[in-house]
Amino acid sequence: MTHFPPSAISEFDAFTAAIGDRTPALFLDYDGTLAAIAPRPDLAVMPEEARAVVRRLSALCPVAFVSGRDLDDLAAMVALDDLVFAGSHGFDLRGPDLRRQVGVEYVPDLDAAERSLHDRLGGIAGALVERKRFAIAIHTRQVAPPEKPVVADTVRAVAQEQARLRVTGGKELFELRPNLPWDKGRAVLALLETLGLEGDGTVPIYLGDDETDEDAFRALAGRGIGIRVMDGAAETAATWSLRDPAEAAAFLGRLADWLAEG
Ligand SMILES: O=P(O)(O)OC[C@H]1O[C@H](O[C@H]2O[C@H](CO)[C@@H](O)[C@H](O)[C@H]2O)[C@H](O)[C@@H](O)[C@@H]1O
Repeated sequence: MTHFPPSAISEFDAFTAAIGDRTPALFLDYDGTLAAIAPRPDLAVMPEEARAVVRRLSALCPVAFVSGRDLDDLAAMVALDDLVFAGSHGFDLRGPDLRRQVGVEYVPDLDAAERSLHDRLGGIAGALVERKRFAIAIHTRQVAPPEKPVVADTVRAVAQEQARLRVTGGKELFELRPNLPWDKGRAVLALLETLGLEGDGTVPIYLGDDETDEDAFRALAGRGIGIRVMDGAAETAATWSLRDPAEAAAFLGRLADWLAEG
């Protein structure tokens, strides 16, 4: 059932009461959460104010980015040193003392799917195939509405050819990724363990806007806090909301102030 959880910024006192005396460990999605959705992936730039507040927060608590983007692309877009980054929906993890990749044996399947997608979608104006190390995004945002079902059918056909991959969705895109029990939620749980953040003194807080972020909200249910960036009611396992990336940056600023005050 759809609903609109309470606002983490309008009800900031109630939000911080939920944190209590624990230290947050922040997990941040990129597209649609800190960078506004744009016509093409390369145009979705995080505002400098958001970068500054994340930099400030990283001196106050652990901060990681968890994104569907390729790891190197994500790190370049965020452009902040010494953070933990999880690219390809959590299949590709890197941090100051951390390197882990899940699904390396699926790279040939993704390579074959990528070739097939380029061959089949080359004639469809606006269809964009974005290869990440452990996933492929097929974007439909720039495709004319009558052609979008053709892209959907093509993705399904390629997924049938490459039976070790599965299709997931998102905002105006399909994704092909290894058919493994791994997602952003499992990646966040793995990071909590690897980074020694599983104790009662830490509360994981995850900000995200899309269906792949729901895996993380579900994984943290009962042990952490999920905040969905959303502009209308939706089905979500998050218990708090923010309206858009601008409000998400403003919220992070207030959180930094609150943490700095001790
Ligand atoms: O997990 P995220 O950081 O939210 O990444 C999810 C996907 O985001 C990107 O696509 C989305 O943003 C684009 C730029 O605003 C937009 O044009 C597209 O329609 C959105 O779906 C990114 O390109 C994908 O690789 C990510 O998986």
